[in-house]
Amino acid sequence: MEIKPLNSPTAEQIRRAPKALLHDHLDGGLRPGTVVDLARASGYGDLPETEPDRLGTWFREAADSGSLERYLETFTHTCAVMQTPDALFRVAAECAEDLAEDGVVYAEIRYAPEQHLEGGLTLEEVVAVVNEGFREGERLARESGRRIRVGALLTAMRHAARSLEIAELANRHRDSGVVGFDIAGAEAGYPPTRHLDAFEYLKRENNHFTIHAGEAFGLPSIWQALQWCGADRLGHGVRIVDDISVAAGGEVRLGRLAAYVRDKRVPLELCPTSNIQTGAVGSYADHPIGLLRRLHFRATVNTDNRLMSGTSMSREFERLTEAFGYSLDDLQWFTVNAMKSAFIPFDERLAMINDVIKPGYAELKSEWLFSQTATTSRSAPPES
Ligand SMILES: O=c1[nH]cnc2c1ncn2[C@H]1C[C@H](O)[C@@H](CO)O1
Ligand SMILES: [Zn+2]
Repeated sequence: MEIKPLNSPTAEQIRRAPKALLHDHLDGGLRPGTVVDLARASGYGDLPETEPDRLGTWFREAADSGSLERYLETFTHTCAVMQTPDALFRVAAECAEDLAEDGVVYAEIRYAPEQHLEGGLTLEEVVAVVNEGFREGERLARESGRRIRVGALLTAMRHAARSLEIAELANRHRDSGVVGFDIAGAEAGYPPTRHLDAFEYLKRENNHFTIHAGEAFGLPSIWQALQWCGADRLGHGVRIVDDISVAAGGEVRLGRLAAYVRDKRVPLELCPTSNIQTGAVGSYADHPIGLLRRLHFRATVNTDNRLMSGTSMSREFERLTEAFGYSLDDLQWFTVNAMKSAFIPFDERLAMINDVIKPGYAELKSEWLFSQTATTSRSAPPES
């Protein structure tokens, strides 16, 4: 029988734990009620459901398709209602508020500005109003006693041809809330090298970027993202397990690419629920995160799309805790990994780790001492 660690977290502790989130899409995290309100205000009549709970269920079920392409179709509805300054402001503010409410203290939120121009906004206006929304959400969170910092990542769609333009946009806004760049969309048929000029530009500017790679497609995509494009992080990167073999006796062998990813501490933005929905992984218990954590890859836990997955950072941590018996120390490890890999300056990352994350976990880890069960005798000390 497996021994449950004494510092096994409760759901309530997980919610209170400080969390860091690197991979979350703005157009994948709207409140269902907000989608309904915005559709009504803009006259968008193609929503499949107009009652918020039913609409939330529709998004989760439609995204549960087993295919990345079908999963991505659901974004037509969210992008359709995010075409005005008011809508973008509201969605960004609510995003920051919802994350803060869930105990997230640092988040990098991505979206593709090119998908929000149908109402006549310019790329510049989209970025400015989303940034204002994030600042408003941070302020509202502060008012209700929570603390969060949100940075934006600008995404270019990999099937389109605007990546250099979006990279330049990200660079222009680097001192006003945009912390980096990304490419997203269907992976098969759209290799990251199509956007080499954008990545080379950002490198010359000493800027940061992550690339969705190794989600629906395997090792060649990860290899290109790292060795041709020079990605700082991998969006998903979960298929790196295809380059790891574990023999029946437990001996582990890393191929050249997996060894490179581990040796260079390349951050993996893992998104467990999203991977199960798109069919990249069968179940939480089968998710490669278990192996990657044991092998000390720079693994991080992320939500990807909270609306389509009906998830939150707390929920992802809960599912992983159930599947792998994780303790608060494991959750702290994932959180520190994420913060080490963030695109904000080093001194700010360090302060977040030492002054927010570690004290937060220390507080939670000490709670068992003062609970009633602490007075009963224990057979083993808490794991550290
Ligand atoms: O997991 C994903 N893989 C690839 N593309 C994605 C994923 N989640 C969202 N997207 C796409 C759909 C959105 O409209 C776009 C920008 O956020 O990014
Ligand atoms: Zn994603």
